[in-house]
Amino acid sequence: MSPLLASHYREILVGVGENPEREGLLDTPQRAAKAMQYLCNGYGMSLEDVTNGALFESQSDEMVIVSDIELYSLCEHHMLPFIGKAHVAYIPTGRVLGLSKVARVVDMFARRLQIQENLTRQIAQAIQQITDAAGVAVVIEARHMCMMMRGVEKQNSIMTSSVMLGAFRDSSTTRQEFLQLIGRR
Ligand SMILES: Nc1nc2c(ncn2[C@@H]2O[C@H](COP(=O)(O)OP(=O)(O)OP(=O)(O)O)[C@@H](O)[C@H]2O)c(=O)[nH]1
Ligand SMILES: [Zn+2]
Repeated sequence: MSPLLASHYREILVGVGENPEREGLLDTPQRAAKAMQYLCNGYGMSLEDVTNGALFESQSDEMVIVSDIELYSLCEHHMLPFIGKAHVAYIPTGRVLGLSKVARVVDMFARRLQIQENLTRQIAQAIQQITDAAGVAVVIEARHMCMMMRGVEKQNSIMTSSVMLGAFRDSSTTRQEFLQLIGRR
């Protein structure tokens, strides 16, 4: 736990009109610092760490889809959560990635301050880089707390973002197959 971050949380308590000496809040700066560091632990990770060499030779050149990967991130404008799911697909060219590693790549980028569009692109580019795939597609659907709890206060809007690389960009058939398989068409 970072003592510097904890001391800043203590200032936040004062800033919102609280008394950091009241019993219920005594450990809050340390707890909040620890929680925030966890939510931002993607900064300390590299693709090499998260994939741990789990690439396996395979002759399959059929689309692989990992759908409904739950996702918790923080928007870089308000540092409030956005919550949703990611659907990731790629077309292998001789090597497939360990299944859990796709979700680990999503988490590595989600646990940073983000906007949804950049998060979507970073995941797609990372999967492309790791697998050298013939194509990568990522769709993210999320609800933004900064739009729900405050500001415009819309409770039901969902933001959908997508990035299509390679075959998913070039071939509408491939793209349609993916969208159909994740239930978007
Ligand atoms: N495109 C995009 N916008 C986002 C994302 N997360 C938050 N935002 C938006 O970032 C914008 C920041 O706008 P500002 O006008 O600078 O901030 P604000 O006064 O707090 O805006 P309101 O949220 O409208 O009250 C808002 O429209 C947010 O909805 C995201 O992931 N992608
Ligand atoms: Zn926001």
